[in-house]
Amino acid sequence: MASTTCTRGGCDGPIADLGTLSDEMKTFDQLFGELTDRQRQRPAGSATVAALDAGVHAQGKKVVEEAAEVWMAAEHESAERTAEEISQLLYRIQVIMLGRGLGLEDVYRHL
Ligand SMILES: N=c1c2ncn([C@@H]3O[C@H](COP(=O)(O)OP(=O)(O)OP(=O)(O)O)[C@@H](O)[C@H]3O)c2ncn1[C@@H]1O[C@H](COP(=O)(O)O)[C@@H](O)[C@H]1O
Repeated sequence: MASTTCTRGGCDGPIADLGTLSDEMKTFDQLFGELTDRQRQRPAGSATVAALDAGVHAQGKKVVEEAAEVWMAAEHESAERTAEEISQLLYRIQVIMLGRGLGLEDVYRHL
């Protein structure tokens, strides 16, 4: 099996080692499924319901804000902080997808 070498400059080789995900972790697709349920069920206290109700302008601002935080963390902070900011960006991306009525396949077919 091909090996993967990672340095501060990035990874060289296959990196899709999903076997390291623990039970408490969720994938992008699993989170999207969860947020889709929130949109349908609209449970009280859901951050996602509030974000969807805030509208596309507010959702877009959050995407830009989180993207900037990813950039700043990547340039000035630790890898762990960067990963945390990336997770928030992924969440905000999913909110704007749901707000626009886009599913995973609508995006994935462009990858
Ligand atoms: N992954 C996330 C997630 N990431 C970010 N956020 C929201 O984003 C906020 C943090 O973003 P900011 O940095 O903008 O926060 P802030 O500026 O301090 O606070 P705000 O004024 O923006 O609220 C959090 O307080 C949450 O409201 C998230 N909210 C929910 N999820 C996940 O989404 C799923 C559904 O959550 P609910 O809809 O709340 O049930 C669950 O699995 C959650 O873990």
